[in-house]
Parts: sequence; structure tokens; C-alpha cells
Amino acid sequence: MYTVYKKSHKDVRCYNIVEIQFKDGDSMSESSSPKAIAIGLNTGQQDFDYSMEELSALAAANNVDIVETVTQNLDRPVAGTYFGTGKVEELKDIVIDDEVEMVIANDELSPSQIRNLEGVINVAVIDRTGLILQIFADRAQSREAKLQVQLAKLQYQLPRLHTSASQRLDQQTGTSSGGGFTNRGAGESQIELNRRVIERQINHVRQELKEISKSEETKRQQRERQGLPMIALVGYTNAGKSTIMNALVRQFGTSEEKQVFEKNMLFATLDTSVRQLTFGDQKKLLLSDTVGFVAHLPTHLIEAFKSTLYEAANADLLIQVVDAADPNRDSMMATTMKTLEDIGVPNLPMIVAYNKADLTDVSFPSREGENLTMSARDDASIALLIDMIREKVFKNYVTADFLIPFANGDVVSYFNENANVLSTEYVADGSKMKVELTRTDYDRFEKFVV
Ligand SMILES: Nc1nc2c(ncn2[C@@H]2O[C@H](COP(=O)(O)OP(=O)(O)OP(=O)(O)O)[C@@H](O)[C@H]2O)c(=O)[nH]1
Ligand SMILES: [Mg+2]
Repeated sequence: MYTVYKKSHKDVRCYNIVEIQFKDGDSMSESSSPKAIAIGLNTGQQDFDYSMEELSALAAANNVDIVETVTQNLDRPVAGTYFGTGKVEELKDIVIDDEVEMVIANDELSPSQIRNLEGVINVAVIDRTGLILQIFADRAQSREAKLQVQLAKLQYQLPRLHTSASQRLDQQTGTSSGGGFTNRGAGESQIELNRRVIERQINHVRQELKEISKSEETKRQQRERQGLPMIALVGYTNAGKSTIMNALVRQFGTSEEKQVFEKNMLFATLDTSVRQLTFGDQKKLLLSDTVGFVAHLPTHLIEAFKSTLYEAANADLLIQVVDAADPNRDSMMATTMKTLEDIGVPNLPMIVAYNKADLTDVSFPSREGENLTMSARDDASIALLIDMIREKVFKNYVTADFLIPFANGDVVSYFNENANVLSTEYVADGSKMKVELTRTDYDRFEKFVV
């Protein structure tokens, strides 16, 4: 049904990236899920229980079944083994009793902690970071997302390289190791070589990403040239961003604006999708749906997804979607704000959408300043959200009277397609139009203003 194996190149071995592969077809059946034990260190942090639950959900998103949770109360992790010696022995017995194939730690482990733990318990040890990276690796669809995840994985592997005594090739010469290097000096250790292989891969991926982003850049510039406001949906994973996007697209998208993928699982969305919405008065905006955030999102992944989150960073307005029915919504909001800061998203105007109110006993839709209590499944909520968005992004519209000479018929067509034409009257020297339009368009056609 599945194989769990340590990723092992001929000459590059890494401890905590475990590839979990499933055959097609039955990969999602319950019986095929590998079993694992979740381990966590309770240092007195407030959201400890929740973060252990979330670890199980992350494992489930990877089709791994957590059968038992083992925790220890300590002020800080034990340097070499994460848990104390006694606890590690206890864990070893549980691993044997439960017949699990892996242990998943709630914190990011050091390379030596992983090595030492694996040495005692004899099954693969993965940490939270490795798990998240693996989910992203499995889900990434576009070439850009795939490369970004690959880059994050390589950067994660780099400090985790190790070499066993038997692998050491202290007097390495010639062809005994792969990687395409010809210039391997005598005395270069295996680990140095491994590092160079990975560094080379990193450069290669970076280069490819740069080329892709050039063409992405062109698309973005085209959009920017259209001068449309950009609204970005951001927030914790599974909050309902894609569901809100779809509800808006259903009402205001053109027929070719496709629905995005929404599902009750962590990280359903990995690529940014942008859709255009057009309202009855011809006002238009671009809406982007983005990857969701999670506590302790691996730093390398944040780094890698900066360009995916370009839309968020350059938006005119953010809509932070919150799962209002989740008891941990406050820490999820804190994580979202922290992640936005880490990505370098400036302090943008923001609407906070307390979504999934239908699962709470709070009445909805209801607005309080920039906060909206709503449900993505409720038309009245979507209507109120649209009012709030319009109020914020179309405030720079101006209304003016124009006289367009008959020779400039293209301007009349432009207004009819892109602006809110309030009245048109034909006079001797052209068309007299009262138009509500963006400040940019006003500046562009100012010479026709009367
Ligand atoms: N009851 C209820 N369920 C909702 C609501 N909004 C979204 N959901 C459900 O919540 C789940 C997650 O929704 P998504 O829209 O995929 O969430 P997301 O924020 O895009 O998640 P990621 O892409 O993983 O970041 C789906 O099963 C939705 O049907 C809501 O207002 N009420
Ligand atoms: Mg989504």
C-alpha cells in the first residue's frame, strides 16, 4: 500500500525528510495509513494541547494516522535527545507495542536529536517542519510552487547532512561519488561533497524560479497596468478563504472565472489564484486566494513562498479570514499577523471576516467597524462583505462630465466598458457623458473634462 523510506541519494543522506509514497487508487483508504506516535514537549506554553491536536491534523493531511501521543513536561528540550533518557526508553517500548512506523515530534528537532532518537527507537523520526514540507511537496501543483517547495526542502536538508564513518571518503578521488563534480580534491570529506551537491541544486532551483518569476512578473505588470484594485484573502489554513472566494466569484465573476479548490483539510490551497470581479456599475477588482498559514510555518517555506504571496504583499486591501468557530481563533489570528510580518507584508488596510458563524451561536451577518461576523455559506453575509470591500477600495472614484469628440469614439467605448456611465447625451460636437471612474482614468482622460 505504501512505503516509508528515508530519502537516500547515492551520496546525500538526510535524516528527517521522510517520503511517504502511496499507490494510486486506494491511497486514501483508512487501512493504508501508516501509523505514527506524536511526541511533544510541554514547556508550559499556552496552546500546547491545541498544537498537539494540530500536529495530528497535519499528520492526517499526509495520510498518516496518529495512534498515540506521548508528552513530557520539561522546561526545555534535552539537547541530545529532545525527551529525557527515561522517557525515550518508554517511547521505545510504546513504538514496539503499537507497531508504528514513525514518530512525529511537535517541535523542530536538531539533526543530532533525530539521529539519537532514531538510534534508540529504531523507527523514522520526523519533526513538525518535515511534516509540513512533505504536505507542501505532495500538494504543490504549479511549476513555481513545486520549485519553491523543493528549495525549502533543500535548505532544510543542508544543515542536516551527516556522514557515517563508513561513508567517509577522506582520500576521495575520481568517480566514486555522484553529483557531476570533477574537481574533487584529495582530503575532501563526504559531508563537504554532499553540501556542495545540495548547494548546487539550490542554485539551480533558484535560477529556474527566477526565470519563472520573470514571466509571472509580466503577468503581474499587465494586471497592474489595468489599474484594478487587488484584494487578497489571507488567514489560517482551513478558515474558509477559498469558500469565500468561490462565493464572490459565483456572484460577480464572468463565466470564464473558474472556481478554486476548497476542502476541509489543512493546506487545501497552495498556489495563488487571482480572479476578476465585476460589479453592476462596471467597477472591477482583482481578488486573490492564497496559501493558508499555520503555527511554526517552516522559515524556509516562508522564504520560498514570498513570491507566491506577492499578491498579498501588493494588495490594496487584505481580508483576514478567521474560523470564528475554532476555540483557538485568537492564537490563529496572532499567527496570521506574525506570518504576514515575516513575509514582509506591509501594514495594509484590513477587513477581519469572522467566518463560520453558522457553527457558533453568534448572530450574523453583523458588522462592527472593520470586523464582520459572517458565514461563507450565507448570501446576506457575502453581500455585506462586498459592501465593505467596495466602500474601502472604490473610495478613490471621482464623478466628472466629459465631452468626447466623435473622432474619439474609442474613449466612449472605454467608458462604457470600464467605468460607470451615469448619463450620455449627443450634442453637435460629440458625446456629453457623466461618468464615475477611477482617479487613474480621470487623469488619463482629463483633457475631455468640461
Ligand atoms: N459551516 C461552515 N463551513 C465553512 C464555511 N466556510 C468554509 N467552510 C468549510 O471549511 C472548510 C475549509 O474551507 P476552505 O475554503 O477550503 O478553507 P481555506 O481557508 O481556503 O483553507 P486552506 O486553503 O487550507 O488555507 C471547507 O470544508 C468549507 O466547506 C462557513 O462559513 N461555514
Ligand atoms: Mg484554500
